[in-house]
Amino acid sequence: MEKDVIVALDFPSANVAREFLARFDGEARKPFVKVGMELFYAAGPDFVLELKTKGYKIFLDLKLHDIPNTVAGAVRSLKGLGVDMLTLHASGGREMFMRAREAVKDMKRPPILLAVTVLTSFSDVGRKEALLGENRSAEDAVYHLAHLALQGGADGVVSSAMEGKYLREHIRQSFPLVCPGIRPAGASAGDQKRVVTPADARDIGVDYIVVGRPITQAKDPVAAYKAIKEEFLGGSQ
Ligand SMILES: O=C(O)c1cc(=O)[nH]c(=O)n1[C@@H]1O[C@H](COP(=O)(O)O)[C@@H](O)[C@H]1O
Repeated sequence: MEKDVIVALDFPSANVAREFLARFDGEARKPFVKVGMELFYAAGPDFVLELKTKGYKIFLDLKLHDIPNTVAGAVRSLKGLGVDMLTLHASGGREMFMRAREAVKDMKRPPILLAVTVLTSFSDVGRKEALLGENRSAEDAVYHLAHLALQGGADGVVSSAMEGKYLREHIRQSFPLVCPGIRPAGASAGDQKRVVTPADARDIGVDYIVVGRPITQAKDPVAAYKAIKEEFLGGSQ
C-alpha cells in the first residue's frame, strides 16, 4: 500500500493556504493535502476544485456525522469535487456508512471513505467524560468503532498510531490506516493527547500520517515537511 505524509491545511482562508503551498512550488512532487473544516467553511468547494485542477491529491476532512439520509445527501453533494479521501465519524454507525457507500457506488474513482474513531485530542479521562458509559480502553474503543465502520462499508480508519498495532492485530482485513496526532520528538503537542513520532508511526505500520502545525507553523515548512517525510518513509521514498 502507498504510504505518505498528508499536510493539514488548517488555515483561515484560501489566500493563506495558497501562500503556504507556494513555498512548495520548486519541489518535484506536490504534497498530499488535507482540507478540513476551517478552510472548507471559509473557502468552500471552489477552493477544493482549484487544488484538484492544480493536481493536488486531496483528503477532505469534514468528519460527517448525522442521520444516514443526511450523510448520504452530503456525500452526493461532495461527489463533484473528486477528492481522494473523505472522513465520516465512526460513531454515526453502520447504517450511516452503508448509505455513504451506496452514495458513491456509481463513481469511477470514489473517495476512500475513512472512519474517524476516537479523536487524538482525547485522553482517557476526556473520552470517558464525553462519552457516557464508556469504560473501555482507548484501544478497545477504537477497535470497536473501526470494526463497525468497516462492516458498514468504510474503506479505512483514522485513529492515533497508539492504537495502530492493536488494530492491525485484531482486524484481519487489510485497510488504510491514517494517523494524525503526529509529533516529531520534542515538538509541542498542543491540544493533541495521543501523540506518536513519525518513526514510531512507520514501525507500527501506519499508511498515512496527517501533520499540521509541526509543518505549517515551522519557520521553514518545506524543511520540516521533508524531515518528517524522511523520518516516516526513510529509504522507501
Ligand atoms: O480526521 C482527522 O484528520 C483528525 C482526526 C483526529 O483524531 N485528530 C486530528 O488531529 N485530526 C486532524 O489532523 C490534523 C492534526 O493537526 P496538528 O495537530 O496540527 O498536526 C488536524 O487537521 C485535525 O483536524
